Amino acid sequence: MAEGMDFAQKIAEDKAIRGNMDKIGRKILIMSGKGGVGKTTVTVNLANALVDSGCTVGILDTDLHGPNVAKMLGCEKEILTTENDGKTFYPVEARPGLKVMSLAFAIEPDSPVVWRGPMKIAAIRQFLAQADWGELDYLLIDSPPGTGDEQLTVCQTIPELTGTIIVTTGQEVAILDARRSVSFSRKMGVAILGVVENMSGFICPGCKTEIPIFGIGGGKKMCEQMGVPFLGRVPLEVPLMEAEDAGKSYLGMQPASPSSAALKAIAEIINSGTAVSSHRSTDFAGSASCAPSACSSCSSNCSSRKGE
Ligand SMILES: Nc1ncnc2c1ncn2[C@@H]1O[C@H](COP(=O)(O)OP(=O)(O)OP(=O)(O)O)[C@@H](O)[C@H]1O
Repeated sequence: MAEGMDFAQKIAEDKAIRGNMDKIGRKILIMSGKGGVGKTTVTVNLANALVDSGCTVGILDTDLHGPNVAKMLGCEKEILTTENDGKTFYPVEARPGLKVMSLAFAIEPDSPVVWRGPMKIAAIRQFLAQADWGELDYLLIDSPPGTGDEQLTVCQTIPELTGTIIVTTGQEVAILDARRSVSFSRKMGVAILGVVENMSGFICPGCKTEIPIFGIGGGKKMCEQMGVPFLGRVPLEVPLMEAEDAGKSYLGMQPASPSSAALKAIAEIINSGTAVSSHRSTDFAGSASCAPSACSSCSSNCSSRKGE
């Protein structure tokens, strides 16, 4: 229970969370073991790809100490609007079809967030209970590295979490930690939609040789060893990093680049609903208009599609 909260408040908050989450089709946690491997990059670009294909998407930034989603979407100067004596928040609309909820909208740019676990748990639950997303096809939840308070709170609080996407580089040190994210998802009973190997090779602009700066192939190998789906490799591209600093959609700016193509292909896999977890089938509750794929057995909206 969040610190300082009595039982009745907790029940009311759980009810509010369920009410909000019931209006959202697929709820996906993006996580990694190691820091800086590209969770926010994958989150933001998947969101843009899904919106480009007609879905409505929300991003919940649970990286409370380093909330970068708003900056990468170019909406960091926005402020949250509230209603109902501050009890209802309205996520910021980064572009039509894409809403964002982040602590970045409520704090000064240089302010550190010096919070221990109970404060973080309370803040995430408050986002989930009080943010009015309306109806969405997807909620993508960006997280800090590791398997701590933030990931645990998301997994234990969001009813029918669709699954996790685990981001890693191909480097052995990153893979070591990504394996922990796989084990964490299994321990939580949450489906693993798949693994993305980010910064996977850099094409030298001069000689066109692929340079394995952070390794290549480690993510796929781990997937084979651990029996989880591999979603794809996203190469390292300097203009992608520059687009993020400028708060622009790289998919919009460079739709044909290898990174854009890889990110769009990953979004298509997710949106097709065909990703299969090693743990349980990742069929999706609350089908979205842009999203559903028919049950592979009977081609209809049968109970197997709802994970029942
Ligand atoms: N494929 C890529 N090509 C070029 N730059 C990239 C790529 N992926 C990520 N980056 C850059 O690498 C840095 C780290 O990426 P990002 O912030 O997405 O990682 P993260 O895992 O969310 O980090 P943290 O663990 O700090 O939350 C950022 O500056 C981002 O712009």
